[in-house]
Amino acid sequence: MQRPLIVALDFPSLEDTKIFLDKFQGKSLFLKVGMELFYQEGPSVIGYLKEQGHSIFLDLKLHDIPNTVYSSMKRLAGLGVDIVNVHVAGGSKMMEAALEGLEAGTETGKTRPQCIAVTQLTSTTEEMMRREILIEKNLTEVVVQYASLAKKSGLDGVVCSSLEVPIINTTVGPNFLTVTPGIRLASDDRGDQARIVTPEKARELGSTAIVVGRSITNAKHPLQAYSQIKSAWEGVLV
Ligand SMILES: O=C(O)c1cc(=O)[nH]c(=O)n1[C@@H]1O[C@H](COP(=O)(O)O)[C@@H](O)[C@H]1O
Repeated sequence: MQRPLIVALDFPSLEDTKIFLDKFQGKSLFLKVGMELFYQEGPSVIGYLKEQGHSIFLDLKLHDIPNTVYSSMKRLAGLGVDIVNVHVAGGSKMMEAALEGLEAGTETGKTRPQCIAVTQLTSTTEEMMRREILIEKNLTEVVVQYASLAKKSGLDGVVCSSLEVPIINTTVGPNFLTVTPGIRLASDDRGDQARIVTPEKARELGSTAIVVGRSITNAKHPLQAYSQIKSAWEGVLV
């Protein structure tokens, strides 16, 4: 994966998605299809986006018993997406089952989708984690433990905040993807995100990929916002 900028297509329908993508003048993008669009349109939306030449991160964040995750991943592998994800909180057996399902569902001779796991959502704060989900540890410690468990379970990487990337790289070692949402421009509203960084900072901290939604999708000029964020992320002076 070449340190992509992944655009989150958090739209209610394929029609809205097409209106958005029309602004990109046929560029091949790395797109994230999340629950909203997938639940509305079903697997055909993936086929459509692939036909247009885009790479796809299918973000359904599976979190269930190992057997259910195995059979769901077997189905998702057939869609030919590039990345899928689960929650580390499902445990090592569930993550191993996810990989086995992907292997089983991938046609012989083809590469299985990469599988990454959400550590702690970027909307989670340490205070909320302690008070609501009764995890008493420091948030960074939890993220590092979850990343280590994902690595031991054979996964290709994690979803985390860029803020945790340096310590994950030190602890877990190289060749482990860190896909980081919670990206905001200095002028943007934080919204529901808690652990945020700018695209420049994400580069400095060493994220493998950034995921950006509203800073692009809600911008007055989405292509301009995309180009600005991409330059900042790639460290290109404009
Ligand atoms: O797995 C994800 O993609 C994800 C994990 C996480 O911890 N935080 C997070 O924001 N995301 C997704 O990343 C996108 C961020 O969107 P914006 O906050 O609009 O940039 C959304 O589609 C979220 O579902």
